[in-house]
Amino acid sequence: MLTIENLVLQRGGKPVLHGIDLAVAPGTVTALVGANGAGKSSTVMAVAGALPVQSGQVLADGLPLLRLRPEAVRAAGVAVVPEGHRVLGELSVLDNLRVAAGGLPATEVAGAIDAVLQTLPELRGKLADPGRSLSGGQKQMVCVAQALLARPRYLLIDELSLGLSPVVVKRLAEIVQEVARQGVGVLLIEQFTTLALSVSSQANVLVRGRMAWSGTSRALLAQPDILHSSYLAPTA
Ligand SMILES: Nc1ncnc2c1ncn2[C@@H]1O[C@H](COP(=O)(O)OP(=O)(O)OP(=O)(O)O)[C@@H](O)[C@H]1O
Repeated sequence: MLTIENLVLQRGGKPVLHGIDLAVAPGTVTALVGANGAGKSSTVMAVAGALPVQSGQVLADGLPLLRLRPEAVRAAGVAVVPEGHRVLGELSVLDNLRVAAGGLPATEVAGAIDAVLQTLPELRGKLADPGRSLSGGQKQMVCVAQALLARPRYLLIDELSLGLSPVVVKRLAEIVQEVARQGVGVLLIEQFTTLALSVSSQANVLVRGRMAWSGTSRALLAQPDILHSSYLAPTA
């Protein structure tokens, strides 16, 4: 399990997370939903080693992650797809993937890229294209591929669907579910709650830095008042 326990975080001297708990099981998709500014991205950045925390614990299969550098968190099996689907625009898609595979032994790079392309086959025809020529959805696929090249046991995706068309989002949702079927524990951070709850089995609602609700996604879908009271319409 990836577990977050009583995580307290300040940014710019202001409290952002007030002691949150969260668990992600291997082979499942867990949703973290919440309104703008609730603290979703801050949670991801804290787990990834990109933000210092005040107190709490993050464990990946029992291994403490807090205060590790981002590279060490990645080496410990936790990869992140950051918000904004950014790729290196001047590099080809293949070179974007090679950069992400930099931590692997040279003899394993080609095989690792090929394995990832089996999950994201639409990138095969784009390998020679420069990153800047891709659509937003294709860039997001490259970002997912880059994270998978670390062969993570846990994958944190910050805003999978932001700014992307419904057709692309549907395909990305299938990819996320396929990644979970392969055994990876996925934490899906979304403002688009309908998507998050349709692909996840567990859900967590963050409201102004506090975990307001945790349970099954099915139970949350059956209680739209919880989302409304968290300033989230279920169809938003
Ligand atoms: N660089 C920063 N310095 C100081 N405070 C910040 C910084 N970035 C975000 N915050 C604050 O931290 C709080 C949580 O922001 P965060 O980005 O984690 O929320 P979020 O739920 O991911 O929202 P969004 O979906 O809008 O990104 C907000 O009050 C925000 O103003």
